[in-house]
Amino acid sequence: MSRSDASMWVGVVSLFPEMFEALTRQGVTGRAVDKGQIALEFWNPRDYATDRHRTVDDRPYGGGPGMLMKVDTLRSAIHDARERAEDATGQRPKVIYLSPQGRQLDQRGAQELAEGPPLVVVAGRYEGIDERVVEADIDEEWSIGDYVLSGGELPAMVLIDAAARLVPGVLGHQDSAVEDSFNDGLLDCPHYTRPEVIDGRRVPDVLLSGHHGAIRRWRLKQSLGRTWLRRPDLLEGRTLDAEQQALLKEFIEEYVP
Ligand SMILES: NC(=O)c1ccc(N[C@@H]2CC[C@@H](O)C2)nc1
Repeated sequence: MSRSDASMWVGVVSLFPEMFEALTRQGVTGRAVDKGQIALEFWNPRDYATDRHRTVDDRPYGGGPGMLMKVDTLRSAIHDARERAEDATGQRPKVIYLSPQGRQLDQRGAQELAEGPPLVVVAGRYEGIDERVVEADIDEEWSIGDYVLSGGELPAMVLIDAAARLVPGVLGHQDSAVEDSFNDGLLDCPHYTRPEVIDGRRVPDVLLSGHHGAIRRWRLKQSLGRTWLRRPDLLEGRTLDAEQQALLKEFIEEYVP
């Protein structure tokens, strides 16, 4: 098959590729796939099963509950995805496995993944995969948070979405990626749209004023204030410039719990 011109190429190894239609057929990522900005290709370990029952799981040494992904079918799928990544992009891919034992995904991590090499993302099922496959075939383990899920597909979609939206040209309005929370390390400001009044609650006057400078400052003040209130940890070790310090001071002085 041909070389890919996509800005971001992702191979997915999963027993449930149809789950990823949430990414490929909807919204910003769906449009980016349609436009060829993002390439998503799938390898299903079940397609490599040679027995009558198309077995893809196997029993754990040492006993215990549950099963693991069968090694040979999984490794064949990863191998083919890796090979295709190199053919499609001319680059060696980064092979990622999703598990609670991985590096926690955050906006900085998403930016790194978006700027990095093509990805092969491995979504596990059952109790996971053989440790020797992690050692031999996985480059990086990533986690979307400290909780256990029944499969790696949802975390894989979270990781792909978080990275894909940072690929230049994917978001319609590139600025909206910048103004997002966590892009400048702050929480997002409040947003408002029609009608002007909801249950007696009005839109802040500054947003109706048309004064773009005042609006920018109001939004920055709200982001700083919200971060101070809800996630003070994000402000630790962060140097605020003079304007940000002044705006946060104003917010704190005006704040009535
Ligand atoms: N927090 C997470 O990112 C995360 C990732 C995967 C996961 N579950 C899969 C199922 C079997 C094994 O592959 C791991 N749960 C949570």
